[in-house]
Amino acid sequence: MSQLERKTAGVPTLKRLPLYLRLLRKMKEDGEEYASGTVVAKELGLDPIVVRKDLAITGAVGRPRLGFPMDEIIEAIEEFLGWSNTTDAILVGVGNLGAALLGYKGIEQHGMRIVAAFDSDPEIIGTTVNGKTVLDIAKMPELAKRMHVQIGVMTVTASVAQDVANAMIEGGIRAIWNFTPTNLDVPDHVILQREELASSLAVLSHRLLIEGGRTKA
Ligand SMILES: NC(=O)c1ccc[n+]([C@@H]2O[C@H](COP(=O)([O-])OP(=O)(O)OC[C@H]3O[C@@H](n4cnc5c(N)ncnc54)[C@H](O)[C@@H]3O)[C@@H](O)[C@H]2O)c1
Repeated sequence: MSQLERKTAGVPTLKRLPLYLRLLRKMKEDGEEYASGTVVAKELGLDPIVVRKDLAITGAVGRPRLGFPMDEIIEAIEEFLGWSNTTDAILVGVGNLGAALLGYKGIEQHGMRIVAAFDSDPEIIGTTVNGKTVLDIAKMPELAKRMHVQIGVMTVTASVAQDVANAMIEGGIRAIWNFTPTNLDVPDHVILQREELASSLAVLSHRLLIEGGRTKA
């Protein structure tokens, strides 16, 4: 699918698509050949109309009474999310969170491969963390440029995040997955995605307060 033909979707849809993908891959493993929006909706406790709209945006075409052929719908979602080819990423800041992300095997399944990890701490540089040798941050811009890496995962101490972002951009990084609480200032061509556990926790705590934890999402 070319960039021109590719449809875009709202953030709530984009966030639901990986949930569908996980379920559909599991159904395929269990030997299912077709998946219907109704079944997906029921399994995930979602509104069938929402699921049908989400799946339609991927361009997959369902068969009357059968639903979507499993391989076609899985491929359509992967293609839509840009997960059909893995994109190389670097990770900067191999502390608690960085090390955990390096050890998370699911990342590759979600279209991203961490090809190198960097830190500034001499005690960490040169060590192997979850199978990756940690490199000196000073080498990052040049290495990122040489390897044509597009994504930078930012798990450094908050106070250095802007400096590290500048170095990533110098290295040609076009998208930063920012786990730090720092508001980064980047040029327009750089895509920023902030990850914040506190935001999800806020939703959880507030719902618990209002709903008493009795109702389901
Ligand atoms: N998004 C979330 O929900 C979430 C959750 C936990 C932590 N965090 C944030 O993630 C970041 C990392 O947290 P942590 O608990 O892993 O901290 P940590 O102190 O264990 O790790 C930070 C790492 O960054 C390295 N570092 C510092 N300056 C650097 C530089 N200039 N270049 C390269 N590496 C450098 C440090 O040596 C250290 O290894 C923090 O900013 C924290 O606030 C976010």
